[in-house]
Amino acid sequence: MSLLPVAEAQARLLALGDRLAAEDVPASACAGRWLARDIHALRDQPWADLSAMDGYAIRASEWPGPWRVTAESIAGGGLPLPLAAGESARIFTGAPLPPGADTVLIQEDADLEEGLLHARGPGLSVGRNVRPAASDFHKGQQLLTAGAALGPAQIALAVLGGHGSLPVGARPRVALISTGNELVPPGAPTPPGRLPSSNGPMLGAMLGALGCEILDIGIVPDDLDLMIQSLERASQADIIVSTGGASVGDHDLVRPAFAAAGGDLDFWKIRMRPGKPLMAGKLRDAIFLGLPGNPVSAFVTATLFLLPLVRHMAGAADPLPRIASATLAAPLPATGERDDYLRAFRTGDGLIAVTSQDSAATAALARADSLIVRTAGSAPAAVGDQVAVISLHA
Ligand SMILES: Nc1nc2c(c(=O)[nH]1)N[C@H]1C(S)=C(S)[C@@H](COP(=O)(O)OP(=O)(O)OC[C@H]3O[C@@H](n4cnc5c(N)ncnc54)[C@H](O)[C@@H]3O)O[C@H]1N2
Ligand code: MOO
Repeated sequence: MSLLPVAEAQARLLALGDRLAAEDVPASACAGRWLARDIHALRDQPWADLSAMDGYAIRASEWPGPWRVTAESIAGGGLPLPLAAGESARIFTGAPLPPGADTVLIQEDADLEEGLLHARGPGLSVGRNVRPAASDFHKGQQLLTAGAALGPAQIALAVLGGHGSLPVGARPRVALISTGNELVPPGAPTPPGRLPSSNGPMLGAMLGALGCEILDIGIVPDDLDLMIQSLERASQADIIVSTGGASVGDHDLVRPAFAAAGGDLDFWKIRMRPGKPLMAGKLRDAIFLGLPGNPVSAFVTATLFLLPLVRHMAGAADPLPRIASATLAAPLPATGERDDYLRAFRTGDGLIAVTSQDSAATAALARADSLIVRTAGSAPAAVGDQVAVISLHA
């Protein structure tokens, strides 16, 4: 089987997963979710011409006054009565201008003498210190598009637009299976030959950050029947993720178990390093993703495949990791026949790849905050060169 290019494998994986149903969620709880529908403004913002400063509402053409101060406008009050010629209104930030006023004189530039207001300094242009009605957005205007990622700014916009809750995509439920006779649960004793299973907690943390509910199947030994049973149990989730047993060894049982459970394999083996043995398919309604067991390989493939699948199913229009450009602060060797995803960290001078690029090197992984993406067959790169990079801190 030839190795599948990463982009093609990502497209095929996303094509397996349908968007989940929308649910209405209070706006304040929508951070990290994706809009299921376009949303439109239910009101004008600002609702009227509002003062941007504390001062006096005037007609700019009457500069420099004097004006009689005949009214007061405060935020939360209604629209004041209109100003007649020679009149001004005391006004505060966020308060509506009285009809007739067109400009706000800030109080630092004003003198009040015997009830008469005088302006100091050069005249003000019409509209100074005023936020016109609907200048931010108008009622009916589309504010956000289906598939948009919701963060604090988008939530603020939606709430100002009049929405108390938002339609967002439900998040997939993910079943996690860690395979391997050598694995023990986190914190358990590790006699010779045994090691703690770190992939489950690692993936749990990655998925937890996206708010996914986890169905933890736990550690499954390298036994075909047990593996089949575990896959069947896991198939009640939206996504099944296994780690380990994905390669070609005699004890790599994930593929045969998946087939025996009735799974339909879509692809296996990707042109990437680390992560070559990645596989994906469908088991009944669940999407199955078999990640390699090496912790770094599992991390990188989860970043490039699992998390995008989750985002896609949860409604993201743009589910793939964002690839940016950055300067190298240390040279890189040529790449081989697979695309390299090099663990690296940022410095003030640019990116430096961690020393050990071994797919089992977790100490090096834990120092990384970026993945440098180098396509297969790339020439060596020098300090100062631009490289493609994925940030690991979203
Ligand atoms: N002859 C070949 N051998 C291998 C190939 C190949 O193409 N031909 N591919 C290599 C690559 S690339 C990778 S990656 C690994 C991945 O293989 P598996 O997915 O079958 O992983 P395992 O063999 O089960 O485990 C690999 C390694 O990771 C440790 N591990 C597994 N699960 C966990 C866990 N939950 N927590 C922590 N560590 C875990 C495991 O003990 C092994 O050391 O195959 C190469 N071989
Ligand atoms: O692809 Mo493996 O993940 O290189 O070690």
